Amino acid sequence: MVGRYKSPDEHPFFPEQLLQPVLPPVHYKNVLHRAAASININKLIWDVYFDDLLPRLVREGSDGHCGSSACCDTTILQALSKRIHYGKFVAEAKFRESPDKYSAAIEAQDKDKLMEMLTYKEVEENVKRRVRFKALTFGRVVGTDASPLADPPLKMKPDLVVELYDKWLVPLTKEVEVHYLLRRLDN
Ligand SMILES: O=C(O)C(=O)C[C@]1(C(=O)O)C=C[C@@H](O)C=C1
Repeated sequence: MVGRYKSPDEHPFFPEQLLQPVLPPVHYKNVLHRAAASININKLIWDVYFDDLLPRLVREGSDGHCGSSACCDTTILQALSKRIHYGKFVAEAKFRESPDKYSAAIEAQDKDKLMEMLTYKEVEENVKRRVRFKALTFGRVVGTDASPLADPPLKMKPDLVVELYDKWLVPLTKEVEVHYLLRRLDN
């Protein structure tokens, strides 16, 4: 209703139920190819979240706080969607850096070649090191008496955070990059 999904870095989970914005339109600088607007893998992100990620993050059963859980699900799903669909911007930057190299693979609609070209294993390793460090830094439990604990426990295993990035977040981001590049030369 406020035009959130007119922004190129926002993607609705239920596009068929969007209401017309009541606020005047914001004019975003258009850096992406117009094909970007038709790329939305939120249905897949939804399934990955409920089938693969959530079961690794929570214990089975209900604590009765369904409303709070639904709010957390919404926040996480939107954060995942944003991170993964940023792949469009990353792909555009890669294309602009080497248009000739990418154009050949795009003209051949060679998904495997594109995947190979846009993959930087050393960057992925760096991303995983960084998320491990973030989990170790920000994932600490704060003691109830407000005095620092000697060895504060962690809310979540850093290895698990790394695994989620390695198995799902990075591959889905790359999937968006490939989708986008395949359409980058559309008329
Ligand atoms: O940084 C990039 O080049 C990206 O494409 C992003 C990303 C990621 O999802 O973090 C994905 C693919 C690359 O192999 C490295 C990292």
